Amino acid sequence: MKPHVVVYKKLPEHLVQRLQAEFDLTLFDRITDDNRADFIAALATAHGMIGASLPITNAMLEAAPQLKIVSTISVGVDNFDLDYFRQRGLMLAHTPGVLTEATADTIFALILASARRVVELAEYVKAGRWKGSIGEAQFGVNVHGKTLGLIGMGRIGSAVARRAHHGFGMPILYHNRRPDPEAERELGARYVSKEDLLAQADFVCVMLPLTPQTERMFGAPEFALMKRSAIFINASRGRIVDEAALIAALQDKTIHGAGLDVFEVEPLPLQSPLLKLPNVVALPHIGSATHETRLAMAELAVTNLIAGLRGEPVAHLAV
Ligand SMILES: NC(=O)C1=CN([C@@H]2O[C@H](COP(=O)(O)OP(=O)(O)OC[C@H]3O[C@@H](n4cnc5c(N)ncnc54)[C@H](O)[C@@H]3O)[C@@H](O)[C@H]2O)C=CC1
Ligand SMILES: O=C(O)C(=O)CO
Repeated sequence: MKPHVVVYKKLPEHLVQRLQAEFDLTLFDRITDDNRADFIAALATAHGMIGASLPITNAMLEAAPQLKIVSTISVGVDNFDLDYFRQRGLMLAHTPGVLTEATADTIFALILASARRVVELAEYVKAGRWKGSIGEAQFGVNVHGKTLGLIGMGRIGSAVARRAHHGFGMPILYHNRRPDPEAERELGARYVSKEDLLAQADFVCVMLPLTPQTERMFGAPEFALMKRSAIFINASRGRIVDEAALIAALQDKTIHGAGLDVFEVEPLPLQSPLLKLPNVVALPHIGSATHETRLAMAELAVTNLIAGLRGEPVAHLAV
């Protein structure tokens, strides 16, 4: 009998075929209230799971007594209780690296769009409000030469730093769990305390994983430390920020603006005040969302899953 794999996100056809060559599959394009019970029922005989964008609760995993590996099509692993995986001896595979550059591109798009008011002013043109030469009311602020403060100098943080240094001549301050000698040598990045970074950076960019240590790491005291001209960029996870405090800081001009790809609740609820603020650029969690990168992530996740179920070494294990 082939091992049974539950797929909980739509995969390209060639990857479904690759999996079908070795496993019996139960396929779901996505899990909704309508098919949740079928998904849980399928887990009863599952040896592997592959998918993304769904919090996988311990109760779901309890429903899968034969499970060996979950392969998530993401680098972030905050949809899982890592301690539970460790205790049960389950493998959790993820997709670091292949999405680094695409996500860094998105972060730079957020930096440029918020500083130069790209979204707001493109809407102004489309609304037929461009009736004469523009004036101060439409000016933005420079990006080149401004100080970038990176909280989290891992794979994606470093890729953002490279763009900032080589492309935009930006001095770089960073805060991380540990110093990064390569970024210091090659990009002139300077390690500082979180407080010094917040006080000195023109762009504060968060590129951390969501963990118990980073949850709500940015709240009213942190926004109060930032320059009034600072722009806050978050493309890591929404829950790293106290969103109500961010909204207050943007409304009362404690900070100048924000570029956000992630939110406490996704999709961002229609009643969110963030949608009404002109000094906010809000994207629908598109960090890695290019055709090429999403394909590379899905391919890597399939490779991880196959290795895990064959009993071979898995290249990218979070647990
Ligand atoms: N918006 C999007 O679509 C995407 C979001 N992400 C998010 O970005 C996160 C980071 O991804 P990578 O750069 O690949 O991860 P990484 O593990 O290479 O980098 C994270 C960095 O944060 C540092 N860090 C962790 N906890 C810290 C703490 N408490 N204080 C200071 N520094 C701390 C680590 O030392 C590491 O250098 C992912 O976990 C994911 O949540 C990733 C890809 C796409
Ligand atoms: O990989 C992740 O963690 C994402 O957020 C989406 O690419």
